[in-house]
Amino acid sequence: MPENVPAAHPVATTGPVKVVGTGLLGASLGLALRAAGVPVQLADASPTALALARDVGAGTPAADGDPQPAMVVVATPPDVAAETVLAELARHPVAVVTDVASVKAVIAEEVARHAGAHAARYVGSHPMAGRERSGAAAADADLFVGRPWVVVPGPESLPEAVLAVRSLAADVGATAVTLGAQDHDDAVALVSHLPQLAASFVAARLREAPEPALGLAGQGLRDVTRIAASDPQLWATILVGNAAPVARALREVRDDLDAVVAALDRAAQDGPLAPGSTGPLARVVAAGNVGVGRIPGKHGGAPRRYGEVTVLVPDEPGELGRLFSEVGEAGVNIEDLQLEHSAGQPVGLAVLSVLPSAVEPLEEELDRRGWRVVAR
Ligand SMILES: NC(=O)c1ccc[n+]([C@@H]2O[C@H](COP(=O)([O-])OP(=O)(O)OC[C@H]3O[C@@H](n4cnc5c(N)ncnc54)[C@H](O)[C@@H]3O)[C@@H](O)[C@H]2O)c1
Ligand SMILES: O=C(O)C(=O)C[C@]1(C(=O)O)C=C[C@@H](O)C=C1
Repeated sequence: MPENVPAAHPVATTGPVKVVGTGLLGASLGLALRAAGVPVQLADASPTALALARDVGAGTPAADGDPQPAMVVVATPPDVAAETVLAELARHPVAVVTDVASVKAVIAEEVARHAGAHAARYVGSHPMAGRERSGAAAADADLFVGRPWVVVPGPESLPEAVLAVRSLAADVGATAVTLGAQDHDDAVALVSHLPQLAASFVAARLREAPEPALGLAGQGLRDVTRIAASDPQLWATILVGNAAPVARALREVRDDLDAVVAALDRAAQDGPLAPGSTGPLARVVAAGNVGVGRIPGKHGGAPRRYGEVTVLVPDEPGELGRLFSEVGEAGVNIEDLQLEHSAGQPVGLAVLSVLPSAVEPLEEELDRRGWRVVAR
């Protein structure tokens, strides 16, 4: 094992693992593997991205004379993923090669068409984990913990190559789910690509909104727009790579939109009690109730990793620091933190992510110390 690789829990992946594309996904994977004691070689088309990934601790830049990788993970944007997979299959003739791109069918087709016998060592994959920021600076060793990781074997993939990719997912805390490439693309059109567009549509309406209106923004807007901050170029590549399923989902949304606009036009013209106005509006919200109730983890499905304690914090110097030290005095570790603050308001909300078992005791302790704990 090379220097600087920390001691770790036992894993099936022995490495070395070469990560090509050391942005958010590649560097997060590097961090997670290194935390598990697996040696990681890094490569990127951008020397700066490579240096940053090295500096955050995601691995060591690949160099001549390195041991051959047992596995190569391609974490480049989808439009160059297939050509990178093909190059890595040729460069490392015994390595299992996977990619983590958000679309699968176009890449599987390119690999099947051009890889020849190498295709046996290729297995597509897609961790359903990410965030709205790009690059290694946003990388997180825990990014994959508790998340599904779709494994997409091709018709030629060797069983041991499939097992290696499933093991990789498990070793970084994810749950491997096997799907065909087109089934994967149809699924993510609904659960990932349409949500990205919906967030962008809503946030785009805010470009011309008057400042006082923006000052009223509450949690509803924040909930539906987080991913509107995503990288436009990456997402354009993802969307064209899954064009037909995304267009199909959008046509269904367009039908709903047409029904809602027609109902609102009736109400605007003939008054709120106009026949045919409330019904379609209630129907679309009720359909959303059914859909949101089916999202695992949101309403009693899979357990969340952390619980949340929400505290009202006066917008005064030192108050946030006082909150943090009192949480520390209560013996609770803050795993994550979100601050919500509306312009011109004298208070903000601090949403503290803590271990689920710490939620109640921390709420009681903060309440006892005079903090306003918000039930959400
Ligand atoms: N961002 C997410 O939430 C998310 C989640 C799951 C999967 N993915 C997929 O993971 C992949 C990477 O996404 P990301 O968010 O890490 O992007 P990113 O922009 O943070 O990183 C991509 C990296 O690839 C490098 N790169 C580009 N072309 C290259 C090439 N030809 N050879 C080598 N390196 C190259 C870039 O320099 C950059 O460092 C994409 O295919 C994306 O679809 C993204
Ligand atoms: O949570 C986020 O920020 C994400 O957008 C992650 C997300 C998703 O839609 O779930 C985005 C695209 C990826 O291909 C996989 C994961």
